[in-house]
Amino acid sequence: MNRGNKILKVENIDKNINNKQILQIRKYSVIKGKFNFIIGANGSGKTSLLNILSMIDNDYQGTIYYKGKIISKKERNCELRRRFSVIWQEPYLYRGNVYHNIALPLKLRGFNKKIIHKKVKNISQKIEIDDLLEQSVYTLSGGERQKVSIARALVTEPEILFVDEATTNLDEESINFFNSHFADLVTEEMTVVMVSHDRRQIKELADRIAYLKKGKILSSQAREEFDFSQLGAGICSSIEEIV
Ligand SMILES: Nc1ncnc2c1ncn2[C@@H]1O[C@H](COP(=O)(O)OP(=O)(O)OP(=O)(O)O)[C@@H](O)[C@H]1O
Repeated sequence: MNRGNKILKVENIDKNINNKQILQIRKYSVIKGKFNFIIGANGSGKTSLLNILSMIDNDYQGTIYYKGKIISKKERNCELRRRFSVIWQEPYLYRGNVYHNIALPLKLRGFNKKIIHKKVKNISQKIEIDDLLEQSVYTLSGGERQKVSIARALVTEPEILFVDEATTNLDEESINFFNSHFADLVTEEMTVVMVSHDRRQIKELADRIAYLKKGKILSSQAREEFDFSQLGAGICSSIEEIV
């Protein structure tokens, strides 16, 4: 692995909340163009790490490097954060219809109407929600809401896509759809950082797997090094049971 492959690197991260240590990470790197999975039991610190990597949280000790350059915690890093998208377990949507929600990040980035229309159509066809574009977000099912938030995260073709257990609330058919289509939905240049408890998703998509326990990275391995036989099948309530 050469240095240029590390799109994000963290060093000596310490995060405490109310005198409780949430994270203590000496070193962790996100590899460019790969599916970087973060696994671990409930409460092991996966979401906290994702928040720091995606620069949503800057209240920590330690250093983050983006392509080898230190990221300042004092600045808002708006320009850099515009290159990132995050998909949360609980989707939040803006008032209005589905089209408006998917188009919004493109409008904020200054794309013209014609290009916005093309990009929204394209991503909603891929995610199979093109028949919902005119529908108000208040009338969507939970699974449909999550699909809209996935489309909105992907429509900007982010450099890094952060995914925090995005498929947990989807039905079996939708989970299968995403597990089999996710690799096609992201572009080759896109880097994915994915928190997941879904063993099939890990097996099908992961290029790298970092295992977090009580706020510490116990291992960070390439797919070829990881022993998948430990994972079994299905969705695990606690990865601790199986790793
Ligand atoms: N605002 C907060 N105040 C107090 N404790 C917090 C806060 N946010 C997170 N924690 C604690 O930090 C630890 C790590 O939480 P985090 O959400 O990062 O874990 P996780 O691995 O993502 O868990 P899960 O799999 O259940 O989503 C947990 O013990 C949690 O209770």
